[in-house]
Amino acid sequence: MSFQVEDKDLQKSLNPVLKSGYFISKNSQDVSIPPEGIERAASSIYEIMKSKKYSSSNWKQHTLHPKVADERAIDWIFLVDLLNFSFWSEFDGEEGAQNSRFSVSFDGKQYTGYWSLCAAINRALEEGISITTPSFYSSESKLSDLDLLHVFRSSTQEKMPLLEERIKCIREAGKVLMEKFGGSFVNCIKESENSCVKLLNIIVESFSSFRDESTFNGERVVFYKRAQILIADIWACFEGEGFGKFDDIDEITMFADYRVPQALHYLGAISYSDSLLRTLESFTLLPSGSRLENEIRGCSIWAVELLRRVIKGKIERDDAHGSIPILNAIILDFFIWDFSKEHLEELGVPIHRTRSIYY
Ligand SMILES: Nc1nc2c(c(CN[C@H]3C=C[C@H](O)[C@@H]3O)cn2[C@@H]2O[C@H](COP(=O)(O)O)[C@@H](O)[C@H]2O)c(=O)[nH]1
Repeated sequence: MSFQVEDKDLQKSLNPVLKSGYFISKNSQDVSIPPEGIERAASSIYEIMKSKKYSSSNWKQHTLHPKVADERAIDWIFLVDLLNFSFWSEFDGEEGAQNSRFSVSFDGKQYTGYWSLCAAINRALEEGISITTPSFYSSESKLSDLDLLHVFRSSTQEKMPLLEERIKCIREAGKVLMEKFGGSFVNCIKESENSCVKLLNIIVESFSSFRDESTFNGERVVFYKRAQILIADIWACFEGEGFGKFDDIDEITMFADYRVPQALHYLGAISYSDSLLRTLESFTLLPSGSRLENEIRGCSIWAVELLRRVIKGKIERDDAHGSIPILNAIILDFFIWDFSKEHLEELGVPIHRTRSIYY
């Protein structure tokens, strides 16, 4: 990255995603980060996090997440974060959208969004399909495209978005794992020698579907949302030990998806121009790689970094380490994402609608 950064802490960062977020926030036209909004949002988040004693152990508490941190969990997390993108529905904003949108029936429940992906994979495992095993999903003879369509079948009229692209991601990643990493993502983790920055580079260099990059004001910017959340989910599942031990885990930034920006706007941490508000409220598509999409994602990354610094200050001032044992962009992001799901109906302005395999 050739652009200069003034922020002292930022100059020490080894993660190009944080520098991209900073650069975009300094050159953004339709998205801004109001200082008073950051203060207000930080206070609200801090109070709720303290009361909930939010930590990485929350990750395994989710019904559909693995309960045991072992190599099978690594295979599960790799496949989930390979496919962890674009669940929003073409029916959004229409009457009865909730009943028409893609959903997965599992264990007597209907799951939508990110949870629909987890449900489909858990359902396949229960049906005896080794969907998380790379030697299996890399081979069309062992697992045909038809089998994959069955795994991700919907219980409504809407199919899983970007299903063809997902199958391509599965085949490509399976092939790379078999040919370069002995058939398991565990070997990528071993190669990273407990550095998440090294692992981030291994992922984006080896698997093209994780290469979440763009151009903004003529500069190359990187978001690496799925690569970062893959590392974060492993760190959280293993609670920072064993395969989840990364000495530089605080280098990971917030994951620039479509749900956390919506919550950041609701909390006042980012604000939108009137014309962007009209675009979002009319459910207009934002092309992948567009300026507006980059501004929403980049400002969200930098806003979460500013929230992290303010909340860290509050924890130290109040000596609240007992209530919030670990605070980094991952914990903050997970908290905001979970918060957004609990308050989905109140979030007001709709998500931005970009169809992409990156988030
Ligand atoms: N920034 C961020 N983005 C996240 C997640 C997660 C799931 N994380 C869980 C695992 C551990 C944590 O405790 C969370 O419970 C999914 N996504 C993204 O959201 C979108 C799906 O939204 P919806 O259609 O409403 O389900 C889609 O872009 C997906 O890639 C996160 O944590 N952070």
